[in-house]
Amino acid sequence: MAISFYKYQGTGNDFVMVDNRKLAFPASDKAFVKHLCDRRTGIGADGLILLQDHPDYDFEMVYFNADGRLGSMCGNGARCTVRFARALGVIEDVACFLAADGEHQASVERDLIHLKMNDVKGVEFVGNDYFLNTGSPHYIRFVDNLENLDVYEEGRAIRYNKRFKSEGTNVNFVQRLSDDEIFVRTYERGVEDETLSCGTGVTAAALVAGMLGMESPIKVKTLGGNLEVVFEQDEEGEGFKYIYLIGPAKQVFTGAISS
Ligand SMILES: N[C@H](CCC[C@H](N)C(=O)O)C(=O)O
Repeated sequence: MAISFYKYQGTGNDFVMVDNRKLAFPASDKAFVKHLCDRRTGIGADGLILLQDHPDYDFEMVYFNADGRLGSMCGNGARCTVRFARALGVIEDVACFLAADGEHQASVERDLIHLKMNDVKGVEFVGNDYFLNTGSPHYIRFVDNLENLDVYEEGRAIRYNKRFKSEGTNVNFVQRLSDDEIFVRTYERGVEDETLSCGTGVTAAALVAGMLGMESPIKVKTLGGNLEVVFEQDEEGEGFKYIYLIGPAKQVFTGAISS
């Protein structure tokens, strides 16, 4: 039986999207998911997402990295899933859904999806760098000349260092462009390459920029387009709440997977 799929992208982070409300997709077949995400022998994507029914939520988002492994939270993928849910008629303009890191709310506002992220408890200092979890783990390094940085080599060196080797981490390089804008490039674990944008990474970078004195909202430039992050610092000044990731999400094409 052919499986219908949809292709979505959010600021250049691209996903194979499957309506799995009938639970017909072979979700435990890692090699199959990896194959579908392969850009030469499959459809090609940074990840694969299943939209599923859930008794307590509008829907559940199940996210796999391109390597076929179940991932953690994916911010760009979540915006795409909200757009997909609306196209399927599962939601109208607001959603309350379940992802790997718990409940999320979202709203569709013309081209943009406003996605509420979970509160972040704190930021760890690692030498001159930072590490935090925005639903996925993110290492943050501020740099001066991001355009010319070898994100693949530098990101890979951190992702495979002694601390992160087994679990992995996403690695974000951040440059401050002005009082209200940063530029972020990300090496993603699970893809094991630079992607054009990473939503949880952009969120993490903006929160660290906020901790260092930038005010919300922060505009974020990525290679795949522009996002915005809104947040409040909590009273103790260590964590963050009311965090929103705002940006576009588009359906690109539809097709059927040949078995
Ligand atoms: N691209 C995703 C992040 C995926 C995180 C994943 N690479 C992992 O941590 O395993 C995003 O937009 O947030």
